[in-house]
Amino acid sequence: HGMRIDVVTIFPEYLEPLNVSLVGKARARGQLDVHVHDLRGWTTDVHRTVDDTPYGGGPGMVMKPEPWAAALDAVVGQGPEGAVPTLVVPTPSGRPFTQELAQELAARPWLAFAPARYEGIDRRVIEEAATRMPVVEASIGDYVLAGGEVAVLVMVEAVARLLPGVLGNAESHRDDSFAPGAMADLLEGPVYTKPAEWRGRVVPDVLLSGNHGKIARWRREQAFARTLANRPDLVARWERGAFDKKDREA
Ligand SMILES: Nc1ncccc1[N+](=O)[O-]
Repeated sequence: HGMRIDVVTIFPEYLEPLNVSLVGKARARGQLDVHVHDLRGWTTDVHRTVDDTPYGGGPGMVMKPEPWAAALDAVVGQGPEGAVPTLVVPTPSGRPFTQELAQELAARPWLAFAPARYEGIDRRVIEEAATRMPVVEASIGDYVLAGGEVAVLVMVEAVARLLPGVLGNAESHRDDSFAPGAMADLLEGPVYTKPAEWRGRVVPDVLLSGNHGKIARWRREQAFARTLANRPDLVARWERGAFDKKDREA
């Protein structure tokens, strides 16, 4: 069947949302095989300790290497003989998690997520894992969360919707913002549905015109305007000419 996903965490309940909606349905259909593991299952002391003070001093706590190494060994051992997962480590100090990275990860058969709490995981865990499997350290944004579990939910959803058959044919990621292709680097413009008039506000005529060329052009204009307003950094990648060129190609 489809992709296998493992998540090792001290808050398994944080991953409950993987049982519902898009990801839940993909699991029910066998397109995704998700296993959530409690890191504390690999502790050996009575207090089930997973963290300790940082060498060199400083605030917060660092997650100890032994439980993580034992957990990752167990996860790898549960997979097919000789196969290893791609270890995905959500961290604010990772590379940006983008639609492109989501596409990359969606092409892999097996992902293992290692969300960390506190100030992160002892560096030696990542270094040792990298000798046995691909490791991707990725950030979902420039803000600090209490832990990586929320980032795992974001990444799993972004990846799962790219898997074949997961999105019904009613939905499509062809025109996604940030997806490579005609709409790459453009934000989605405004969308409308029935009724045609609502609280005195009408739907733009062009959308009711049935003229698909005009509609496509209007949508790109709107997307460009919105991108200009909200994400001038993305527009930097567009010269006006490129915009018109793509339009001519359309
Ligand atoms: N931003 C983050 N803060 C804490 C943990 C993980 C994070 N991230 O972006 O993956």
